[in-house]
Amino acid sequence: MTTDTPRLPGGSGSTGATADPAAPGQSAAPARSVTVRVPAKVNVQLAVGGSRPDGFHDLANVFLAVSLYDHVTAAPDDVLRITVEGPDAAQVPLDRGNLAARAAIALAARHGIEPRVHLHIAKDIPVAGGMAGGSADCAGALLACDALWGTGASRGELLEICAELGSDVPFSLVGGAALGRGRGDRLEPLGTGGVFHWVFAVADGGLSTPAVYRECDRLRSASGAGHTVADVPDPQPAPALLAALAAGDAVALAGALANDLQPAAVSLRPALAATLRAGTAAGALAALVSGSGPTCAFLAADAQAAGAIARALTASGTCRTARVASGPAPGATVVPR
Ligand SMILES: C[C@](O)(CO)[C@H](O)COP(=O)(O)OP(=O)(O)OC[C@H]1O[C@@H](n2ccc(N)nc2=O)[C@H](O)[C@@H]1O
Ligand SMILES: Nc1ncnc2c1ncn2[C@@H]1O[C@H](COP(=O)(O)OP(=O)(O)OP(=O)(O)O)[C@@H](O)[C@H]1O
Repeated sequence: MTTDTPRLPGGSGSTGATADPAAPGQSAAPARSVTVRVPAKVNVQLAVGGSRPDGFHDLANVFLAVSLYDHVTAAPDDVLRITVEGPDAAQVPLDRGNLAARAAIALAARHGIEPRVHLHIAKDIPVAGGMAGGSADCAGALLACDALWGTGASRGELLEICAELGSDVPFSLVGGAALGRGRGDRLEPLGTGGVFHWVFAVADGGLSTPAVYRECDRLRSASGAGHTVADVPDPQPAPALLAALAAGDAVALAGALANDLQPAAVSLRPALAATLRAGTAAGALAALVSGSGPTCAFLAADAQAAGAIARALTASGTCRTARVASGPAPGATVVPR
């Protein structure tokens, strides 16, 4: 499905950029487009600290990019507008709330130009699924607009804009595997010694990331442990997990997977417990909720095992669909024309 919007400045679905002729950096641009491919992520470890006064949580967030991709195409237009295609297109905002639009606006503002661009998102990453789909589109749009407009932003500038727009966005730009500190936006690249095979069980309907963090705080307080920075130990990456990634050892990684948000996601969506059991019964080395959920991630021994687990999950009726993917996958990349 393609969801399109009127091309009226300020109208529904338009971000309202006007059609001034020849703004600096945009004059007489030939009609061309730039497409960027951006991966989804799974958090192989998500250690969550106490809630900070600003409402965020410090993390030890071990990201792995996986081979489910959105494609963001930027093309010259009179106004900023967004179109989306894909099975979940109806759930994606088409106004300034779209993270891809926000990326275009942020880059244009820094360079003193008008964000006159048509961003088309071919969406394959589940929406509100805990796989950073909106963040992927944000990083993709940033890279595509930078190439289209010739703004020539440095990697550092792009990463700075990404961090302003969302905690997961810098990782969507860089991909591979990385440890995210702070909100998850301060990245240290991690080495991986091989390819890991995954199955992702996509749920019907999403979960709100802030609601899942709030539920994590509520569960911690209800257990009597408290939930503020003073109550919760500093989150740290597990040495065994980093070693398993570096060695490319799927069995060792399976033993070290951990997500502090999983109890909160399952509390808000109890049906996820059955999904996790179904994938484990089908032979997954390990199962966990991906980030804030509700997508469930299953680590498989190899590509063949992943195919069998996906078929069993689909047949189990405990998810909407099951997708096979592998990681690490590259970050946001301009697709050659
Ligand atoms: C769950 C994860 O996907 C794991 O990678 C991320 O932590 C969420 O990253 P994101 O969707 O990019 O989140 P943001 O857009 O930065 O923040 C959305 C909301 O999530 C909560 N949030 C997010 C990141 C963080 N370290 N602590 C938080 O408490 C806050 O309520 C925040 O207002
Ligand atoms: N380009 C976009 N694609 C999808 N959702 C978007 C986009 N821009 C804004 N959103 C909004 O962001 C919300 C979260 O969507 P997203 O797919 O990023 O969730 P998520 O994968 O759970 O995020 P994360 O894993 O980073 O916490 C959606 O419900 C939607 O309202």
